[in-house]
Amino acid sequence: MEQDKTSAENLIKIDRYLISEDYGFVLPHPQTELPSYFDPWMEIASNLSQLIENCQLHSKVEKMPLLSTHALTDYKEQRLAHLALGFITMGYVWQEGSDKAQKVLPETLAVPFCKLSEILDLPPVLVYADCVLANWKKKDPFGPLSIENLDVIFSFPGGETSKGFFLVSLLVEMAAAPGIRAIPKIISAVLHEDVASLENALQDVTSSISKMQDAFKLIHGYVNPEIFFNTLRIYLSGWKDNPLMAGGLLYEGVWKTPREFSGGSAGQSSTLHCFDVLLGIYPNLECGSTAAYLQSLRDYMPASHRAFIQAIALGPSLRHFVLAAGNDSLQEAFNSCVSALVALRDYHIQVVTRYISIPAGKQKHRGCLFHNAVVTFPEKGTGGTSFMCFLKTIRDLTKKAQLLDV
Ligand code: HEM
Ligand SMILES: Nc1ccc(Cl)cc1-c1cn[nH]n1
Repeated sequence: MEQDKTSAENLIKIDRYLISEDYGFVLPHPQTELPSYFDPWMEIASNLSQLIENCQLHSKVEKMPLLSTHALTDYKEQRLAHLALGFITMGYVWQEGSDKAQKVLPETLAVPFCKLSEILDLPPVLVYADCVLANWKKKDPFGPLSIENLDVIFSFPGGETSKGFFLVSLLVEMAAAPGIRAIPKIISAVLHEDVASLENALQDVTSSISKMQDAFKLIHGYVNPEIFFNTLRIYLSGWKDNPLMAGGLLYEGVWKTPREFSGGSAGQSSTLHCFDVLLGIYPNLECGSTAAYLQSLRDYMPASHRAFIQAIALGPSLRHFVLAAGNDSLQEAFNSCVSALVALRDYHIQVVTRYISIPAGKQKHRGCLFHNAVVTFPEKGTGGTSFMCFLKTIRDLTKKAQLLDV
């Protein structure tokens, strides 16, 4: 029996999954430069907004040489290259607006992007793990991890709003780190039936989720709703279930038929998936359900992060242990975690109302909703414009996870 516990504890150690004690799922100190051979990619990615605004991006990409990815052997270099090609790809597809999407990705972009995606087990589209987790640097290397001392490596049109959106998301992810590193402690405490340690670790998760919400509040000072809705959101969109890109995007020189991929979404963030699985938020994954859609987004996460979520799912049930323990203060500690997650999702819904629902209402009055029709952030996968229903469903599923007094 002791051996089973030890192997179960080894299965959940975070360093096995490229998860950082200090940064959680955030890539610590991302690479910001590639060998000069890759200058054609880095010059375009680093000047994307200007190239788009001057209508020079298409010609720059079409003149790009077909580079080999062989020289990219270091993991952080591979992440930086996937990030750069992801930004160039989104810019190339959407630069003329959501109603004039490019349907073919030139092979000078498609071939290396798909090769790198295969190496990293990521899809050939800009994912959350690119533009948030690997897209940051400190302005003053000796300064603090504050938004004032952070910058992005690449950004889209939308200036400070584009940077702010990615940096606020990054700070939310960094605030999650103490909660993520508490997960192995929770699973070990359940295996050893150690109620005191379990209660402490659950309090760490609650405190971490509360600090995530504090970081989230920065959004109002760094992201402008109109610029987010009318500019940045377009570039985050994907080509899945998109009426104007039937079948998706044609990756020239890779596949003979177009392929569909979802756009970037924090639904691809491993953080909330971990807390949801740990707390048993959505037990049923019936096909076509909200939970099944969220589960499908795990294919857009780094493979090691996806595996960590699966390891939590295969571990002992925290809910069952807390229910069986019949200990009031332990049950209170569990319910505090759930309440913090409900509060975070409630706050997120308020933000979505300010940054999508209200600007969309203004656009409808301006009579150009079509412009909106093919944008897929929020993802069509959540049932088109019923993203609010999707978000409220997940919030309500979270509420239901509260353990009621027996
Ligand atoms: C301007 C700010 C934001 C807007 C307008 C927004 C909008 C949305 C929308 C429409 C969805 C559902 C559709 C989809 O998955 O694409 C969503 C999902 C989600 N968003 Fe955001 N979001 C914002 C900021 C954030 C931030 C900063 C985070 C945290 C880092 C975040 C975390 C999530 C998560 C985890 C989901 C998946 C649903 C869930 O687990 O509750 N969002 N967001
Ligand atoms: N926070 C985010 C950062 C980057 C990208 Cl690509 C998407 C999101 C997001 C937020 N909510 N849904 N997606």
